[in-house]
Amino acid sequence: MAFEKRLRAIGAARYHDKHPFHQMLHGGGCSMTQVRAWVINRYYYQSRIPMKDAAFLSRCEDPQLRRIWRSRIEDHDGGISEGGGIRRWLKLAEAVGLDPDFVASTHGVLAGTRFAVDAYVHFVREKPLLEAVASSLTELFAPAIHENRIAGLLKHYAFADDSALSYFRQRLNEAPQDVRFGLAFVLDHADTLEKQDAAAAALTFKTDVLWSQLDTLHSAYVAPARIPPGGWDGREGVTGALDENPLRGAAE
Ligand SMILES: O=C(O)c1cc(C(=O)O)c2c(n1)C(=O)C(=O)c1cc(C(=O)O)[nH]c1-2
Repeated sequence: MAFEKRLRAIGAARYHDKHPFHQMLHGGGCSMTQVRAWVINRYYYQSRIPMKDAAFLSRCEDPQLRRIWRSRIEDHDGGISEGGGIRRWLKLAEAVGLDPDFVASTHGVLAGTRFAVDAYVHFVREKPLLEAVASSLTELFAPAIHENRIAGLLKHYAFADDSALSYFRQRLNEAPQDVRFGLAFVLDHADTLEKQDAAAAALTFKTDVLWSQLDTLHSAYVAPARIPPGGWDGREGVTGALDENPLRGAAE
């Protein structure tokens, strides 16, 4: 159907799998400092996803919709003993030689990362539910990037193993059901051209949120690297071997 094609075309043109930082990361072109910078900044996204889903739930009057949506929070937070996606992300942090407590503190997260991610949380808190659901539909395109990431990291980086990458494997199980529901909801509720335009704009906005996170990372940590005030310096929280020349000169 035409509207679904329109949504998929937004991903095909704008999803962050095309960003040069991801191409470097998945192709083995990142230094450990760059991998760590990505892990530190992306943690902020992970940490805010359940908060944006809680914001969504707080506005949802339909118990059936709340019942379905709340599994997203469970996926990321999990139970006390086993944890969820956030804990799996911190396993990745450990595997790349970072202190997980440092990563969880969000110290050193770039201002641009915070601005982009916070904009997503605010969007979901404030916009009509249809647009809030539509903004989650970038996940239509996420399984392919997770597959590529697993393969690319395993091929190119010594730290990568099943435990380090468990976050992405688990998302391959979780995302398809989220997105099946989200897409059906949007196709069903966007029953006027005006609502379709609004849903498409919400998805476009979300691709901007993702792209902007990688732009700010690239600007800070890829030569000619320019770490902004408050950005991680390449050393703090590192428990593994430092790169020989971790962005030296970049911050000075
Ligand atoms: O690795 C990625 O490229 C990627 C992208 C996205 C996305 O498209 O927003 C999500 C995730 N991962 C992810 O792991 C995740 O849990 C997630 C939740 C959401 C959302 O908008 O609710 N997006 C994403």
